[in-house]
Amino acid sequence: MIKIAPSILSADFSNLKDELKKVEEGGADFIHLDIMDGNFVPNITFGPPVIKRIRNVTKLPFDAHLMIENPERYIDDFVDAGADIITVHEESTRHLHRTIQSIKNRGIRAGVALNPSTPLNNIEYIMEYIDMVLIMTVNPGFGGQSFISSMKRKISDLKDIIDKRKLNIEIQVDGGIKLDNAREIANLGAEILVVGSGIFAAEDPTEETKKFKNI
Ligand SMILES: O=C(CO)[C@@H](O)[C@H](O)COP(=O)(O)O
Ligand SMILES: [Co+2]
Repeated sequence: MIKIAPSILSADFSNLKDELKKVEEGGADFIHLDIMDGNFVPNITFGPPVIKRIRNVTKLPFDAHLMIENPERYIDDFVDAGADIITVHEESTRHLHRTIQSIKNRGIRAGVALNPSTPLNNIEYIMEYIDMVLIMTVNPGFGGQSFISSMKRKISDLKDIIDKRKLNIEIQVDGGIKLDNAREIANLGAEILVVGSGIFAAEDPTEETKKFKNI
């Protein structure tokens, strides 16, 4: 079954506890946390203190998507706050291998995210060290954008590479995923779908999460 990671970027921040409960009840597999620094991306969101607070209100694993420059500076803070997976952008650090090592050394899962224009080749030599690749299907920074259709080929190319090299890597896809394109994206090889506005802008996020789980 497809794994669903609701992104709280489109949730009601004044009522995060209830929002988390709603998607947990709907069968969500992760909570996707979009961390933005106003530098790597134009938007600013939240950081470790918020994560630490919401850690107690749900049992779901926290999937932290760091859209920040030089994320190596903050790995310990995000692990200490309760992140179970940390994904860093390939474009955000000069020392990707070292950054991955510092995530793995803390005993949690490491992912690498690629902006739409970043080729898969850029992660060729570090793939054996990571647990997940996040294919961005919008430009990072905002929820509610449209899926970039040329990313479909990128997802299936990544799936071929993983299969050919027999790597143990999950493919996560993030951006513009709605009920009407989710099945097609899953069929290309995506195993974890991040859904923000598709769940939290809906009237009933619990029911919407169930629908995504049943695509
Ligand atoms: O990382 C990001 C945006 O930078 C995403 O996680 C979005 O929050 C997904 O939102 P939708 O496109 O599903 O509304
Ligand atoms: Co994200």
